[in-house]
Amino acid sequence: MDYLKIKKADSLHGEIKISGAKNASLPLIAMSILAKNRVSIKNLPHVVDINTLLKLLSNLGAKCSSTWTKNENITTIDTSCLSETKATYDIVRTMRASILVLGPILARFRHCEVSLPGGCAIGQRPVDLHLKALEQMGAVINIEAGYIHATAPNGLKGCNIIFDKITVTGTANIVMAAALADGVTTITNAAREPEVVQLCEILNASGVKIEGIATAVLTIHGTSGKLLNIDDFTIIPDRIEAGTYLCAAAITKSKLTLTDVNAKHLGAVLSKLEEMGNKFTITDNTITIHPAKSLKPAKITTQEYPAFPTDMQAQFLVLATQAKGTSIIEEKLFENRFMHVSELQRMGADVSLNGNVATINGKSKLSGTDVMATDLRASSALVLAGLVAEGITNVHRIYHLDRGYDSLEEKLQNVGAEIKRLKE
Ligand SMILES: CC(=O)N[C@H]1[C@@H](OP(=O)(O)OP(=O)(O)OC[C@H]2O[C@@H](n3ccc(=O)[nH]c3=O)[C@H](O)[C@@H]2O)O[C@H](CO)[C@@H](O)[C@@H]1O
Ligand SMILES: C=C(OP(=O)(O)O)C(=O)O
Repeated sequence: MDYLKIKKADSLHGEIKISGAKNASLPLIAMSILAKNRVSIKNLPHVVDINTLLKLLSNLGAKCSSTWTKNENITTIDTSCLSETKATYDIVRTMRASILVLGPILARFRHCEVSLPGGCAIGQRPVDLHLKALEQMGAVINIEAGYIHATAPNGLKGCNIIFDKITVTGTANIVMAAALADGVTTITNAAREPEVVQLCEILNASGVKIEGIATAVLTIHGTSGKLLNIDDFTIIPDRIEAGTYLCAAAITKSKLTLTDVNAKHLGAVLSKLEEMGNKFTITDNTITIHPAKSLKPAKITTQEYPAFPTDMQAQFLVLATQAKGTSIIEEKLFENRFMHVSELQRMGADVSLNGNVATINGKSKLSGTDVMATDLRASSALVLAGLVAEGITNVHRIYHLDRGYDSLEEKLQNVGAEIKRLKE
């Protein structure tokens, strides 16, 4: 198993190129199931979750091929030969987002089996809202032996869906199912994350009329089973990766420039970093951070986009340990997303937890030690802690990190960090 060895960084300098967004790529790869042509995708991030979903599609019979060069990567997916409709446990258990194939397979083949993804380190994460919406569209769903068995013998029918809660992959799944359904589907309380917006825009450009894109009410005009012609497209920049490197700059008091980034997707993150005393120079595709001399504390509540993202909570919690004063972070989306706290306490952070609220008293002197990553963003938070902790920090179980960060250690090394991947 690999681990990361990190030495306290004096200061970082230079540029970091932001990769394509994992959370945009996953639904867009699943979307290829709706295509009649070979789909060509640029800028997929080179991360394990993408390989996992491509493997899942290959197991179903799709032909996937990727070319990765230093400056460009292109993946093509041909689902014309898809023969299987079962997403098995061995793959789904490694990545919850595999549930994203349910909507498109059911819409195209009228039956589908997907292993129930189950919970994960950050919480229970049920998929009841996905299933309820598909049932409203006419699917018959049974859960047997850990699998979702879904059939729609007469095809899916457009209807009015009101999500009880905003769900990102739930919205993506139902948008894809509705794309091939008979008639019009309206989704109320839809997710508005930029990753969902990109999915809707591409479907809209491929002959599925979608109204209300980027709003909480989406109206999708289905094609009655007609497969789509999907043009080449490029994945949007990863706003969470970008936010993580902005935290790396802020915590080490370094001026860094991010390239290939979209600041418009980072509104709440930039605004909290500004409140903490950092400043920015922004262009169409770059963000330069001018770090605070002394970080101020913050009050943060995680919520659905456009509010502050839960996927940035762990990184800001580490930043808060270096602010002068008391910060409060409330986690509203996932009941168990504070697993990094106990590891940070071992490094010397003064954090107390009360239910879903963390109180962080800064500024703490952190000391490097061996720490264990428990989920994807907890992993990058521990890397950030390692950049400011005295001595050496070894972050173990980085298979979590590899799910979603493209070349993290190489990107940090390029701006002067001393970070190495080693074998246990
Ligand atoms: C691959 C991907 O894009 N992952 C993101 C997606 O996860 P994901 O799409 O799994 O998260 P959701 O938006 O669905 O979850 C939001 C909340 O709704 C609950 N819920 C969801 C579905 C459901 O059927 N029933 C239910 O109760 C969840 O437990 C959670 O409390 O959005 C999360 C919230 O921004 C992010 O942290 C993840 O990085
Ligand atoms: C929680 C995340 O991903 P997933 O939904 O794939 O677990 C994440 O990207 O932070």
